[in-house]
Amino acid sequence: ALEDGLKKADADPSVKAVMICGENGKFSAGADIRGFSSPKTLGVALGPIVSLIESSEKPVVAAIEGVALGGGLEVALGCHYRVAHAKARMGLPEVTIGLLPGAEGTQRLPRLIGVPAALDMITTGKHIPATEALKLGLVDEIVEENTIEAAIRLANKVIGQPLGPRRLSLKPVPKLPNMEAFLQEAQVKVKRQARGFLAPELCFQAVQAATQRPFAEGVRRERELFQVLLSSGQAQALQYAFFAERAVHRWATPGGINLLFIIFDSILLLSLGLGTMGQGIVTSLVKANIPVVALEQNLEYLNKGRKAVMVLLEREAKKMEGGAQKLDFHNPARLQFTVDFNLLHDVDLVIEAVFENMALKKEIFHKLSNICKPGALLCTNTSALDIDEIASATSRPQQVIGTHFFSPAHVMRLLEIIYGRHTSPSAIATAMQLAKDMKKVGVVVGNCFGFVGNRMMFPYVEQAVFLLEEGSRPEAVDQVLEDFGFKIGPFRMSDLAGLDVGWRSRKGQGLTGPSLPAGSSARQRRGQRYSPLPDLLCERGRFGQKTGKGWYQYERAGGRTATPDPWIHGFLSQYRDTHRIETRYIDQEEILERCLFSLINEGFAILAEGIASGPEHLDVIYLNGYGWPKHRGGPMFYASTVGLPRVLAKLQKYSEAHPDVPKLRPSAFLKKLVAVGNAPLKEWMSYLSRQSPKL
Ligand SMILES: CCCCCCCCCCCCC[C@H](O)CC(=O)SCCNC(=O)CCNC(=O)[C@H](O)C(C)(C)COP(=O)(O)OP(=O)(O)OC[C@H]1O[C@@H](n2cnc3c(N)ncnc32)[C@H](O)[C@@H]1OP(=O)(O)O
Ligand SMILES: NC(=O)c1ccc[n+]([C@@H]2O[C@H](COP(=O)([O-])OP(=O)(O)OC[C@H]3O[C@@H](n4cnc5c(N)ncnc54)[C@H](O)[C@@H]3O)[C@@H](O)[C@H]2O)c1
Repeated sequence: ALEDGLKKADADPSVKAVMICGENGKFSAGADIRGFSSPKTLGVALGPIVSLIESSEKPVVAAIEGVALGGGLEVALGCHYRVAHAKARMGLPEVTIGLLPGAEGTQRLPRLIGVPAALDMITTGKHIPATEALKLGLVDEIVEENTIEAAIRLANKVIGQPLGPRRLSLKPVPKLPNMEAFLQEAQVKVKRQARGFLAPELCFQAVQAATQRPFAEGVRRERELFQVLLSSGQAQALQYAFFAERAVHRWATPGGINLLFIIFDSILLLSLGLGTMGQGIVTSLVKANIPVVALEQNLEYLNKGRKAVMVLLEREAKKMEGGAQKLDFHNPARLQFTVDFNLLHDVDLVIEAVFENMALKKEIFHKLSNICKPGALLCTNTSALDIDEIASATSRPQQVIGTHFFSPAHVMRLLEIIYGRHTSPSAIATAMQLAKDMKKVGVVVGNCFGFVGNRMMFPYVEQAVFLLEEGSRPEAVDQVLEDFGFKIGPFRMSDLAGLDVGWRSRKGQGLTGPSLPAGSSARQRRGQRYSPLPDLLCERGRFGQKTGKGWYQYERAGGRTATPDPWIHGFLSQYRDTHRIETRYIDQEEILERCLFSLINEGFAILAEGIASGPEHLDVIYLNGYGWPKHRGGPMFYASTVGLPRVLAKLQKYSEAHPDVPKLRPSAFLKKLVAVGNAPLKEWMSYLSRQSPKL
C-alpha cells in the first residue's frame, strides 16, 4: 500500500508533497513479527520501499505519533523530514527479537545521529522519547497538539526546497576523531554483555559497515547479516518469548471473562515490612504513582527502612531527570511511613513482606483480616509458604493471594501471582492489574511449595551441589552455566542471595539443625540423597557475600568480587574422603545437562499438576525472574529445541546412575510427550486430560 501510494503521488502533478502517518494515533510498530516465521511474507522487502520514499522528487514528511519502532522508524528515516508528537517513542528494537534493522536502518541512522548514538540505539533496542529524539537530531520538530497538521504545515513550507541534503543515503557518516578506537572499545563492550547472544554483535557489525563502506555496500552487508540472524535459532527463541510474555497477560475466568479491577491511582496500598523486599516494593509502587503507606514493627526498623527507601527513590528520580514523569515521594499523601496499625483501616490492598515464618504470617493476616475494610485485598510476598494456610488465619480467604516479587523488587520485572484454594477470580485479576501498573510481568500460578520459579530452581541447585560432592568445583559449575548464558551460575547466585536463607528454610523443614532426628545419616533424608555441604558452610559462618566467604571468597564482608577459594577446594576433598566418595572428572556436558534437565523435568511435573497454564508461563517466569538467557527462549522452549526424546534419554541415564535422586526421574508427562512423537510445544497442554482447576 505504501509503495502504491507513493507511486501514485509521484505520478500525480497536483500532488506537491506527501505526508505519511499511522492509524489510530500510532505511526508503526514495525514489521509483523509473526511474518518472520512465515515463508509467505519473507519475500516482502521493506528496504526498497524505504529507498523509494527517499528518492521521491516531492518532499515526504513523517508524522510520528505513538510509536515508530523497527521497520516503522526505518520508514520514517526514508522520509525527508520527521515531525513527532511529544509523547511519541522511537527505537530500533529488532535486537530484542534476535534480529537487526533490516530495512537499511543500520545505514541511515548513523548518518543522521552519528555512530555512538546509533550504535547505542541499535545494539540495545531501547525506545527513546521524542524529547531525546529531538536532541539527537532524529526528528526535526516535536509538537504537543496535532502531529498530522504540523507535518502537513511543514510539508507545505518545504515544497520547492532541494531534497538532496535531506536524503540520508547521500550523507556521509559523521566522523569521529578516534573512530577506530571508539569502534574497538564498543565491540568489546557489546561482546562482553552479549554472552553468546548473536544479535548485538551482528548489529554492531552492520553499523561498522556504515562507517567503512558506501551506502549501497553497507545495505548489502546489512542484508547478509539479517539473513544470518533470521535463520538462527536465537531469533526464533526471542520471538517466541515476545509472544509468550503477551500470552501470559491474557488471563480469563473459567467462563472466559477477563475481569476488571480497581483503578490503582486512586487506591491506597500498604506495604508491610520494610526489609530487603519491602523497600523494593515500596519503591516500585511510588514509581507506578500508587499512593502507599509503609508499615514496620517498630521505630528502629521503620527509620532504617525509610532511609533505604529514600536512597532508592532519590536514585530513581535521578534516572528519570529530564523525562516527562516526575517522582512524587516527598508528599505524605503519596508516601507515608508508620508503625501505626490503625492506618490499615483505609487501605485497599496490603502487600505483606515480613520474615518468612508461617506463625508470624498467620498472626499478621489474622490482624489484617480484623482491621482492614471488607473489600481490601490481602497479598503475601512469601517465597514458598502455603497460601491456603496463610489464608486460613483470615475471615476472607477469597481475598488472600500470593504476590511473589523478586529481589531487587524495584528492578526485577517478574511478579508470580499465586492463587489459593479460595482466592476469587477478581482478586487474581486485581493482582494482574497491579503487576501491569507496576510495569511488571504478572504470571498467575497455583499454590505449591516454592510455587513455579523456586520449585524448578530447587533441583537445579541440588544437582549443582551433588556435582561438587562427586568431584567438581563451584567455579567449574558456574562457568558452564555462565557460558550457557546465565549472568551468574548457581554458586555465585547462592553467595549473592545469602546461604543462610536456604539454611533457615531447611531447618524449618527439619532437614538440618536441632529438629533433625538423632542418628540421621549425613547424606540421606527421608530415603533420598541429601547433601549437607551448604549446611556445613553455614555452620562455619560462610553465608556468602555478606560474610565475605561462601562458595567463593570476597575482598571483604559485603564485597562483590568472587575469587575461587583454596579453602573450599581443600574442604571438598576432605569431605569426599570422609564420606568415601570417589572423585571423578565431570565434563561440561554432564554439568549442563544435570542442572538444566532436572529443572526442566520439574517444569513438566508442574504442568502435569496444573500449577501453571502452559509452558509459556514457565518460560516467562524464568526469563524475567531467574536470569535465563533470553536468546534461549526459557527452559521449556529450550527443551523443545534440544528435543524431548534427548532430554528424556539423558534424564533416564542420570536417574539410573543416581537412583536415590527422585528429581532426576523423568516426569510421566515428559514420557507421554515423547511417546506421542515429540509433540511441538504449542500442543503440549492438549495431551493433559486435567487442566488447571481454575485457569
Ligand atoms: C513490512 C514487511 C514485513 C515482512 C517481513 C519480511 C522481512 C524481510 C525484510 C526485512 C525487513 C525488516 C524490517 C524491520 O527492520 C524489522 C522489524 O521491524 S521487526 C519489529 C520491530 N518492532 C518491535 O519489535 C515492536 C514490538 N512491539 C512492542 O514493542 C510493543 O508491542 C509496542 C508496539 C510498544 C506496544 O506495546 P503495548 O501497548 O504494551 O501493547 P502489546 O505489546 O501488548 O501489543 C499489542 C498487540 O500487538 C502485538 N504486536 C505488537 N507489535 C507487534 C509486531 N511488531 N508484530 C506483531 N505483533 C505485534 C502484540 O503481540 C499484542 O498482540 P497479542 O500478542 O496480545 O495478540
Ligand atoms: N529476600 C529475597 O530475595 C526475597 C525474594 C522473594 C520473596 N521474599 C520473601 O519476602 C518476605 C520478606 O523477605 P525480606 O528478605 O524482605 O526479609 P527481611 O528480613 O529483609 O525483612 C523483613 C521485615 O519485616 C519486618 N517485620 C517483621 N515483623 C513485622 C511486623 N509484625 N510488622 C511489621 N513489620 C514486620 C522486619 O522488621 C523486617 O524489616 C519473606 O517472606 C521472604 O521469603 C524474599
